Amino acid sequence: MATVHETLEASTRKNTILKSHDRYNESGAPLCDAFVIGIAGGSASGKTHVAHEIVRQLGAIPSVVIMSQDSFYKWNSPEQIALAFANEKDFDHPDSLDLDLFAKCLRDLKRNRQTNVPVYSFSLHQRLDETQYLYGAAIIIVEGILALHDSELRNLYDLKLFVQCDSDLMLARRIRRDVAERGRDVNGVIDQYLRFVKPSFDNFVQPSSRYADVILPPKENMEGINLVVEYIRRKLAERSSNLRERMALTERLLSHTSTPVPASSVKYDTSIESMQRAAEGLGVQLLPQTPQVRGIYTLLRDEKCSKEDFIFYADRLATILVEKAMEALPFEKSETTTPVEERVVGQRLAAKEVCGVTIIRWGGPLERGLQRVLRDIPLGSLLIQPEPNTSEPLLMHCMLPACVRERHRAEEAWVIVLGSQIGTGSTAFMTIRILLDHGVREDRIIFLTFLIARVGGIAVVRRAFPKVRIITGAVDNEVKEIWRMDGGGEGVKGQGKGRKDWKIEPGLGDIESRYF
Ligand SMILES: Nc1ncnc2c1ncn2[C@@H]1O[C@H](COP(=O)(O)OP(=O)(O)O)[C@@H](O)[C@H]1O
Ligand SMILES: O=c1ccn([C@@H]2O[C@H](COP(=O)(O)O)[C@@H](O)[C@H]2O)c(=O)[nH]1
Repeated sequence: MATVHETLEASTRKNTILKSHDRYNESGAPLCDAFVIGIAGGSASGKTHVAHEIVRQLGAIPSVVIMSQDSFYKWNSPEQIALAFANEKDFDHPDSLDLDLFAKCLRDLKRNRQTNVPVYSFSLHQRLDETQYLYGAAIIIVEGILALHDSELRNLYDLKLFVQCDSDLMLARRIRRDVAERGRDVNGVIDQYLRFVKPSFDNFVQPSSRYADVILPPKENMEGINLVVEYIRRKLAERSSNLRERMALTERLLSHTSTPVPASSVKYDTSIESMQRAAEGLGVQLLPQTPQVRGIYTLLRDEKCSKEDFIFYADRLATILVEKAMEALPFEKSETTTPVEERVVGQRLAAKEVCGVTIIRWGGPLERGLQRVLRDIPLGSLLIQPEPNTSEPLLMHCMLPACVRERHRAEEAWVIVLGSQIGTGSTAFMTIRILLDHGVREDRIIFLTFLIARVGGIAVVRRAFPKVRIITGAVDNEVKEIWRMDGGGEGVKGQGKGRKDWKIEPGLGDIESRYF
């Protein structure tokens, strides 16, 4: 018998997050739901094969999730499992599946929320205790023998496919696959096929083909798949948005803001008054500009600052920022007994769940500060990187803390987000949107950063998410477009390979490179 690890691997293979990307407008609202494709067909007709072929051909398009109906087989009692091992259990009737849960998970994922999909083991004929977390799909491919049978599921699809295949070919493929991959023997597969699989195919699966937009042949189906992929590409292009570009075009956006930002006559005015005015106009919380804080910034801004000093003072500043964030968290009265047996009334943190989310590299210089103040805080991470052609932020990796992955816990959680500077604001924007998608309350997100560009995407972030607390130690003037060379450093567009990027002036330079 396969080990749990092996069965898990086999059963989760179909549910795969590849990459993810952003699709929101400047108001913070999702521009559109994910595009959903439903693929039905008999067992071993080639549904999974078609789904993978679509993913392969979509190539550069990020964020495709394949959701398999197999994940939604109901939990089986020991008696039902015994029947399954004797090939006497019907796994092909719609009642064997939890279609309500299937529709709920799909609905959540389609609406850009997280979902936790059950994990099913074919070798054990049982749903396992673990679930698989999915989030961030731009395209969802649903495949299963009954994917087109249920009307609630059908209503969620943007495109419906049916893989048509001869019964003898399906039986031959199923025998080969179930023996090789699902721990079965030939006689058992044939018994089950004749008793349950074929009748169910005739009664439920084949009749559902009438709902399909496209019927695909079982073999040599590349032409059909090509057409389907072209159609998906067209639909995605209609939906695409170049948010980062629009966020960087601040003049236009600032004219939309309800709180006008006062202009400064001095080009690089980093005086306390100027920063305070800008912070107030933008609705961000500025650290008290004590001589210590001003001194740290002076050291960090110095181009001659050694790496060692930069790390030391960035850590120190991060600690001060986190201490400021602590003022937003709820505390309650707490009694304790001192070493001399006296009772005293003090305070303790009253938040049920507090966690941190760092953006890989970008939030790194703030992590040590967070852990110094909140020693055991769970810390999740996101990897958000610019798309090479458009510089749009793409979510490449999403490892959020457990209290955010589960929606009912996310609704209670306080999240401290770490990002070293906010220029175009597109990464900050995307991070906040990801947390909101998970159910985190806007007024429980605290964003910590070393530096904000006054004229930059921050205005858009504030307008889209007015309840998020943004705490910074400094507000600088502007964000400038540059050409970032592939090998590092700035260059001139057209002279060597690179991509469009933005930098804050006067700024702290490339904080991550100076810190790491
Ligand atoms: N077009 C195809 N050409 C050749 N083999 C295929 C094709 N489609 C599927 N197969 C093979 O048939 C078997 C069952 O296919 P699969 O996609 O897993 O079926 P389903 O998901 O419909 O149960 C697999 O071994 C697969 O490699
Ligand atoms: O425990 C189980 C659960 C399901 N089955 C069979 O699986 C197929 C559906 O999967 P495909 O990948 O679409 O072939 C279905 O026909 C069930 O009979 C099983 O044998 N054991």
